[in-house]
Amino acid sequence: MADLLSVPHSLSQKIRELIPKSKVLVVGAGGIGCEVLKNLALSGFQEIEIIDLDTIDVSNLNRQFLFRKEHVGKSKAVVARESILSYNPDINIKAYHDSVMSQDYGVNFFKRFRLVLNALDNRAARNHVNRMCLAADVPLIESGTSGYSGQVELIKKGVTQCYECQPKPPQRSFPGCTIRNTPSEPVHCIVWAKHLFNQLFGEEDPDQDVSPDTEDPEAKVDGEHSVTDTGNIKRTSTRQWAQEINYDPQKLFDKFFKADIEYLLSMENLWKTRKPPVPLSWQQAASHSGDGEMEDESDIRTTDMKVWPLSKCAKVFASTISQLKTDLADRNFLVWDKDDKPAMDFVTACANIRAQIFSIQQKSRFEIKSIAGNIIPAIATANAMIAGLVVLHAFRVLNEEYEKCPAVYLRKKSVHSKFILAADKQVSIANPSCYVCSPKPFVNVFVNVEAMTVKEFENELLKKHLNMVAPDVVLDGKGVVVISSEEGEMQANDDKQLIELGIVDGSILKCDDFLQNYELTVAVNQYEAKEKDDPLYKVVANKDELKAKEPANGKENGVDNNQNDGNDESDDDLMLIEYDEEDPQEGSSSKKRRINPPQDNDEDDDLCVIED
Ligand SMILES: Nc1ncnc2c1ncn2[C@@H]1O[C@H](COP(=O)(O)OP(=O)(O)OP(=O)(O)O)[C@@H](O)[C@H]1O
Ligand SMILES: [Zn+2]
Repeated sequence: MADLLSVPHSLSQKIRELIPKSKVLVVGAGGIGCEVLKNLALSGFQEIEIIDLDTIDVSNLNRQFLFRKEHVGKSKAVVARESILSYNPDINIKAYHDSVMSQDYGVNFFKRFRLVLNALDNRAARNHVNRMCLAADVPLIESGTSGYSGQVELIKKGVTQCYECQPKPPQRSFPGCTIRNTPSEPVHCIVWAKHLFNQLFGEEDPDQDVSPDTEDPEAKVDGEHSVTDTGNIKRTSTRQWAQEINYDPQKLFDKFFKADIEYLLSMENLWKTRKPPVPLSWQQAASHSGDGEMEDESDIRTTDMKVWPLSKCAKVFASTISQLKTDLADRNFLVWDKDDKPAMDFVTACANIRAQIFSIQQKSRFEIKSIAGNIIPAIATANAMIAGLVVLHAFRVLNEEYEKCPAVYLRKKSVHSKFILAADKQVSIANPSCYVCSPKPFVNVFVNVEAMTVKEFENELLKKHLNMVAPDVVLDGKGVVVISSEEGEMQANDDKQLIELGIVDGSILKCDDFLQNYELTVAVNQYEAKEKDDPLYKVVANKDELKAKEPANGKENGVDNNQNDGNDESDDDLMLIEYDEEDPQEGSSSKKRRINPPQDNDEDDDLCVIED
């Protein structure tokens, strides 16, 4: 383990010669990316390319030190390049302001590199780069941080497991009826408020309905089928109705916070064991007194850190609706973004109004932003430590010492401010039934062939779930082309049910993504959702191995807080080194101890699973 923290012994003549000659690609110029770029530049790399799709936000400046205030709004990749050149003008560094998932970056693009370094923040892009590096047979160093936790791992075809070898647990979600009918925590109101934003201004999604859920099994009266749908609930789409009333804030308010709540009250079963909600009219909210005015509206400490009084929530509800309506005028829909002021203000106001109605604790804008944006504060030190480990791994990779690159994990102990670094004892080998890196990738899918359309199969299953970018699909044995990546070629199939194209239980589909150089065989199994909350489809790569994982205990915000005190001898596959934050020197004494493997993280894509 001590080896993993030191510059490899063999940073000898050979590695020194390799460093300036080796072309590397850094994917992402955010928190880790800036650190990695600086480390590469300072350790003598001369051929660097960097790709990032984003522009610099003011909130990046505290840790993404290649950027300054005057760069806000400019391309991260372009500015990162300029800053690195100011360190060393002789470096040959190229910047792409683009998504790495764009079709412009095919296998041949990746083959030009000796090594790819991921510094990303989302699963889709990580999956894609994983596949591109496997296809191009280029080693990939994957890294991520989440608060004080982080990890680095090498992915090398034929040597290690790939990023997709272990199934990632699904993102945390809440049952629809909790959100729509019976919220009990602030997060339920925040999720509802985001859904409301999407219903009114975003891309409409039937799964994000905000009206009372009349199918809630809890609301059923014994012997009755379901609560009947009475007149006070509009059954036209929320968006359509909002447009019809020209987004009149008072009418919208009275529907969402009064009429809908009155309707919920009529579902009496729901309130037998719960405190019933209290409907609130626009009139009552706007003129609400007793909660005082905010002292200084221009002071961010007041507007962001304090809970807004109800009257302010009502005011913000009205003003943001009129702003968002204007923003929507020249677009089909808006995309909710925590950094977009009216969008964030709207969610803050709505979440708190709903919280008041359901007697749930209200939250400040700052707190709501962190919950709504799934924000775990980024810690500059954690990014720096991980980026240091990334480049140490890079040295070993240049020297083809792949077996000396086991995954390394950073954790913070809750007591004594100690960071812990733990490493697997050896590199993890590939899962033989991985549906990405095994020699013959294969999955079983469970879909209702009579209900699912070709478009849903493509968008939901192949693209969203299986992360393909531009699939071509053929029904095996019949030669029927189901989906074509050529625009417009098979559009006529889009709205057909799978069965109309001859896809039935037992059919085999050959799915081919040319960009990712990835061929997947899909076995179709007929499946019908029984309960309302059953998934639309299921994907099973290996029936035995892909059982859902139990969420780990002791987690807050999706981060494992079960920091082991190191006394548990149960795991033999990890070695531990620990040192004090205050006194990094202590780390060099490298007490070797064993810890439990860091827990799988069910919310954060930046950390992945360690199998024990
Ligand atoms: N498909 C992609 N192609 C290229 N770059 C990407 C892609 N997806 C994400 N990125 C970049 O990866 C970087 C990840 O960095 P980081 O996790 O620090 O996120 P951030 O957006 O800078 O910070 P925060 O999310 O905390 O505001 C970002 O700069 C982001 O733009
Ligand atoms: Zn794999």
